[in-house]
Amino acid sequence: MVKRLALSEVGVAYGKRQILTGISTPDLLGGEVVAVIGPNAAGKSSLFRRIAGMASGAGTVEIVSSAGKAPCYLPQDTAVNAVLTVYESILLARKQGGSWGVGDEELAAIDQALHDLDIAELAFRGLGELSGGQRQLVSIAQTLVRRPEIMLLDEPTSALDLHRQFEVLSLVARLAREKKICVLIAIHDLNQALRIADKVMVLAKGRLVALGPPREIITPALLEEVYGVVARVETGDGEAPFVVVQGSARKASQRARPELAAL
Ligand SMILES: Nc1ncnc2c1ncn2[C@@H]1O[C@H](COP(=O)(O)OP(=O)(O)OP(=O)(O)O)[C@@H](O)[C@H]1O
Repeated sequence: MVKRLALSEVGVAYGKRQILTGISTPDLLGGEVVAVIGPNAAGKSSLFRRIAGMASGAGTVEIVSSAGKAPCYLPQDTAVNAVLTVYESILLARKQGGSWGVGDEELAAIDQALHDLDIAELAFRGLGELSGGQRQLVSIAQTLVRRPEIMLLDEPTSALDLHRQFEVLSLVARLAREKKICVLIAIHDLNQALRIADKVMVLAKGRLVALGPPREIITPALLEEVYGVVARVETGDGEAPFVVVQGSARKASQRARPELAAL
């Protein structure tokens, strides 16, 4: 069975405040990485919460997974239960919603996640004594051991150094392909996102602006429209597009219209 996710006219509202409207997608398939990008407050986290069933709104979220398995959602801010060790917290994540018995398979899955994320030496440290980046790595391990089929990662590498960002995103892309997981990942670093993304979903002002392969979607015109930047997009042969930001389109347009700059 191919796992998949599709949105039809999906909206998100907090009380009377409408955040997202009319988000529709074709099937996003297991094995695909979809980078969800857009400016601050565009609604990326809200969309993830809606897909995870934690926010309400119009439209339909269609999920096809084994035995109706819910998406695994890694929020932007993860709560820390400082009483647990790293190992216990990952074991608890693995057992979420299941029986309390712990078998060899479970222990092996935890060891694998600790190894994959290169945090084995943290296993018996308390969560409360970790750095922000270390905590983020543990949260990713907690998500991976839940055997995700649809995975929603909200800025999972925001606290990581350059090397760790590269390693974690490469791991996510490899697992998506090997285990046929459908991954949606919200991320501000466009070049990191584009390196691993099969598709890009661009949100701005509560709407879906574009969805498709990075080489088709990421253009200087889109970057100016969505982010207000003047940017060059380099596209090498067979490589992911690479964005070089050269300036602020907002400032440039103000210079061109001095009456605005004076305001
Ligand atoms: N629980 C909430 N109640 C009311 N409004 C909310 C709530 N959560 C988010 N919002 C509002 O919804 C809008 C979208 O927020 P959201 O966190 O989804 O954006 P985002 O694209 O993930 O932003 P960022 O890139 O800054 O993390 C913002 O205007 C925010 O203030």
